Amino acid sequence: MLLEIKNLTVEFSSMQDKIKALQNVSISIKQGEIVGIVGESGSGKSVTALTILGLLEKNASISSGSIHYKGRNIFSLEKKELQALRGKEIGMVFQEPMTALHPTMRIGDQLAEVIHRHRKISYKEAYQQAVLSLAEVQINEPHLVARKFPFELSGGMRQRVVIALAMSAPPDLLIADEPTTALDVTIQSEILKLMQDLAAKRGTSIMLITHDLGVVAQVCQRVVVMYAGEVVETGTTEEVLQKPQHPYTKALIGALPDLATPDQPLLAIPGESPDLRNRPPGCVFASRCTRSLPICLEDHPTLELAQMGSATHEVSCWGRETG
Ligand SMILES: Nc1ncnc2c1ncn2[C@@H]1O[C@H](COP(=O)(O)OP(=O)(O)OP(=O)(O)O)[C@@H](O)[C@H]1O
Ligand code: NI
Repeated sequence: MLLEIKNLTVEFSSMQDKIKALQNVSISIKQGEIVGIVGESGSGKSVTALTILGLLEKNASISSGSIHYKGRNIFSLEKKELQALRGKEIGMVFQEPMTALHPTMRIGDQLAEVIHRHRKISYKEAYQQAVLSLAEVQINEPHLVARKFPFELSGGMRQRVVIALAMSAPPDLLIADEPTTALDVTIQSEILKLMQDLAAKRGTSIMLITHDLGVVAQVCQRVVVMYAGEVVETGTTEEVLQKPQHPYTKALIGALPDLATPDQPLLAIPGESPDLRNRPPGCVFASRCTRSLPICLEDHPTLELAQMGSATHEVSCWGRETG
């Protein structure tokens, strides 16, 4: 296993209270696999990513769980080791490409600097590699683009540059948090395809965070559905999208008019997510579930194998179908 998150619980404290943003989250990613993390706003997707990267804010505490990357416990790494991991072995792409780019440095120099740092080659060679890597992310006239500043590029072009940067080491794992959310639909689809192709070529795994099941359907082999800081269902994309078991997953799919078209925002599911300061004793989704049973309000369900003997499909629901 490349990445193994086990029973991760993360809390944030403020002056008055504590928010439990993640509760017992377990997610694993194999070498070369593209795994989608999907869920509505506030479900804990970004907190999961930031925990892996060691980038949580100061008011966060990891109350339980472990994260192993290539068998090494990330929480026991020195700050320097974690920094080395980040950017080199684990690449990152976020929603807003400008945050990853130096605003007053030419594109080619930004890329060359990173390549020069990661590989033992001269700056001149690194610059040549930088131009090649721009071509690899399908940027036309890479020599010319290398001489531009980020503000001279469109959003889609900038995100391509960020992907080139993130892939330059090249990493074994790419964590992409809503990488295409800010882009328009056609560009979105091209960029997803690009990430998928690059990952296949290099054997890179991707953790793709999205609120969009259409994106999951387009590129992910496996999917993890999160709700209120918990994993409520996981399995292969096919299993989860074709035979969803959790009422939340079903609602998400029901809220999507056409899975074949990406960029469909999730329609609202009636009700509100639970108060993370005061998590309910039962199922986190019970208050919004149309099929809740008395036990759902009292006891917390755990992830269990879903129906039909598949060893990969798990769901956390008292009403799950077994068999
Ligand atoms: N530094 C922080 N202090 C307090 N609460 C935080 C902090 N960071 C995140 N949270 C809370 O943790 C919960 C999970 O947030 P997270 O950003 O992971 O959601 P998300 O699934 O990425 O949502 P989105 O789709 O909006 O990006 C939210 O309730 C959020 O308000
Ligand atoms: Ni987020």
